[in-house]
Amino acid sequence: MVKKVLTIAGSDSLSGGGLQDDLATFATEGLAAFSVITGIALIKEGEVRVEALSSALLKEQLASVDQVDQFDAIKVGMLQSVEQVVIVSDYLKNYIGPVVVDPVLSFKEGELSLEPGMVDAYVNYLLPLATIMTPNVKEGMALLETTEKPRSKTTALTFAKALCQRGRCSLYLKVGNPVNDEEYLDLFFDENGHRSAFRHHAVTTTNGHGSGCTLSAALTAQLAKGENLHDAAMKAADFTQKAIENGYSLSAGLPEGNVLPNWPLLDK
Ligand SMILES: Nc1ncnc2c1ncn2[C@@H]1O[C@H](COP(=O)(O)OP(=O)(O)O)[C@@H](O)[C@H]1O
Ligand SMILES: Cc1ncc(COP(=O)(O)OP(=O)(O)O)c(N)n1
Repeated sequence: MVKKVLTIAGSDSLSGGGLQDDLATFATEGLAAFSVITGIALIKEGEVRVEALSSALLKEQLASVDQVDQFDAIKVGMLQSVEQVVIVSDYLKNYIGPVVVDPVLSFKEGELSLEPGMVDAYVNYLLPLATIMTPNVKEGMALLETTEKPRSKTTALTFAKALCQRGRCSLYLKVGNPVNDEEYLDLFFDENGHRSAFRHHAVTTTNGHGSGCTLSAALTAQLAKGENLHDAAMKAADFTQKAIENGYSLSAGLPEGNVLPNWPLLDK
């Protein structure tokens, strides 16, 4: 039986994240993929501009995908306004199944201008409906409304615990490399207080755009296939690592390129 997954996300024409990355990851994992577009990210010369889709169009797309019997998992990516957070949360209230929320509050390519009230909307409406959220540290700091960055493994653990409590869901925190430059650290906390640390050797690359979206999409794919949360997170981390190792340049004129979510199909 074919498994079906939905991403509710923005479009990035340059495929450095967004629904392009999600759909590529889902297809690579052998899933039938569906999408609801929240907005369009326009990235040029280190600047990010996002044009949000209207609430009416967002609702119409959600009504359209409602014709599909049952999704095996849903991923939520970039949302652009409090209203979008509320609309998507209302849709998810009627969904029974795993929900992965990637709180896209910043891009590597540049800062996003966020509507006031976005953090409260995530905390009060969306995150409590999530099975797991997948922020990076910057996004975690925004959600915790703190300017203090965790700089050691111990402070990262305290930070992750606070984030998990604030979101009332499990957590996959992309910590980065606070301890040394050779290693990337991610922390996994489930709602029952079980926790794991995933460490990967740091890949030296300038082609890393899309790593966060690939990670959360791969996690969504694993959950759709019925994997438990911990093993889904571990497999998603391995999948992303390979996508980073197979990253590619967009053009000689552009200093940074993308990860390749469809790396397992390279030799096909
Ligand atoms: N240079 C790298 N080498 C190895 N792993 C990396 C590297 N960059 C990111 N990762 C891993 O990729 C995943 C996505 O992380 P990150 O790039 O921090 O997300 P985001 O794009 O949301 O900021 C995490 O599992 C992180 O540990
Ligand atoms: C539409 C859209 N959403 C999210 C992103 C950022 O994705 P991410 O994987 O977090 O990318 P990097 O920050 O690693 O570049 C995007 N580019 N577009």
